[in-house]
Amino acid sequence: MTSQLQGSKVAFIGGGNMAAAIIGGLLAKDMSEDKIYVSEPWEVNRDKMKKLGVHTTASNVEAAQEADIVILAVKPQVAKDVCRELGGAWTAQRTSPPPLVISIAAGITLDSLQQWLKLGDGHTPHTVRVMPNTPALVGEGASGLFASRDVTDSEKDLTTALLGSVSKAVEWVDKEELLDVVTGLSGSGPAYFFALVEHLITSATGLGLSTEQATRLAKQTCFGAGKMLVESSEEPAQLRKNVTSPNGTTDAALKSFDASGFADIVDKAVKAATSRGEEMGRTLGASS
Ligand SMILES: NC(=O)C1=CN([C@@H]2O[C@H](COP(=O)(O)OP(=O)(O)OC[C@H]3O[C@@H](n4cnc5c(N)ncnc54)[C@H](OP(=O)(O)O)[C@@H]3O)[C@@H](O)[C@H]2O)C=CC1
Ligand SMILES: O=C(O)[C@@H]1CCC=N1
Repeated sequence: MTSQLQGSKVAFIGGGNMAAAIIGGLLAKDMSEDKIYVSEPWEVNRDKMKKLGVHTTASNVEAAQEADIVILAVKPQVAKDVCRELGGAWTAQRTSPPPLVISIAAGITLDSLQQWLKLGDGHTPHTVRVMPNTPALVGEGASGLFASRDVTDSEKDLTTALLGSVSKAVEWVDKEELLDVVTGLSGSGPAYFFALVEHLITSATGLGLSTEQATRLAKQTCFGAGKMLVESSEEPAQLRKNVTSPNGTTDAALKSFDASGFADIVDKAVKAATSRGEEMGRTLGASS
């Protein structure tokens, strides 16, 4: 973690699942609790945050007061209201310059965010769109990033440091639309693996293993395969081939996957998530 990040006041607007994952990751990397503020309307979530030792409030404006970085961690459906509220407060408080805004809301474009955040004097907060994922909680996140043109190199470095402290892959994309693809790949991706593990457990339990044993074996298989993917110098296709003896058990399973159209199933799923991100950007955006 860089000293610039350690010295920054970071405000999270919305204290739900993704904020909890990023905050948990930041605290594990020795970011001071005292530098983190969270606004969250729901008392239950506020209490969860309080237990982490960070500052909590029900007021977005209070959390964002004098922040260096404001992270919009609310659902896309409420991004507009929250941005307008913050832009209005920064106008009234004559906050100059306003903080760096980082939005993690799926689909919501920089153009929409900047229109909603615009201050009374026409000044627009520098804004970065990020698509993180929940493994940030264990310091194993993957994040895609795209910045508005006015974002400085130093603000980009700060954003890279923030996401990099909870993510092992931090990828700046060169077109904003690609963030929807990142959403379909790594933003939503953890759920695909959780679903696969659920199906593996159900199948093995149906074949006679106890749920407990099937769960332990399936979880460790997923973890071990994931570790090999990141630590081995071999490509995913080669790692797959290494498990697959000719005409053996894996071959039988992979042929069954193929016969059920596995590649097409995955392709359709990633495209469905990507399209849903684009659609949310259009329907919830400033020009809708
Ligand atoms: N979950 C994930 O894996 C990922 C999520 N994202 C993005 O992160 C964002 C948050 O998602 P996630 O954490 O899952 O959602 P959650 O619903 O868990 O968190 C959002 C939180 O914001 C609170 N909230 C609602 N209205 C306001 C408001 N006006 N001001 C402040 N807080 C408010 C909600 O409270 P209440 O429940 O009371 O409404 C809720 O606790 C979304 O935009 C999503 O697209 C991005 C990458 C991955
Ligand atoms: O499901 C969603 O819309 C969010 C965005 C990526 C992961 N969760």
